[in-house]
Amino acid sequence: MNSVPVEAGRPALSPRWRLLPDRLEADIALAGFAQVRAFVTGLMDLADALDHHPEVRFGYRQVSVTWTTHDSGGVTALDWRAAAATDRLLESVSPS
Ligand SMILES: C[C@H](O)[C@H](O)[C@H]1CNC2=NC(N)=NC(=O)C2=N1
Repeated sequence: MNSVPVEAGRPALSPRWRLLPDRLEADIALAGFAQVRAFVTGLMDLADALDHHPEVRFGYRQVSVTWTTHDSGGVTALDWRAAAATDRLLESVSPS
């Protein structure tokens, strides 16, 4: 997996993130559906707080998250900020 390099002005992201030309994405395994529910619910709260919305796909024990800025057609600072906040949310739902 090509983990995302830390560059000036960008928050450090966990190695789970992949930087593609137009989006940041991560595939996350969780212990069970209770954790999936808590994580996805938290992502919704985060989206409301940032007025910035992820694309989320989830199943019984996994969640895929994509951050991109539709208004810009690519990755912006808001996506980096949202991905860093997603890492913090995940730590609260499923501490490593
Ligand atoms: C008006 C509102 O602020 C915009 O439509 C926001 C809403 N949420 C958004 N979410 C994402 N991912 N990209 C956007 O460009 C975006 N724009």
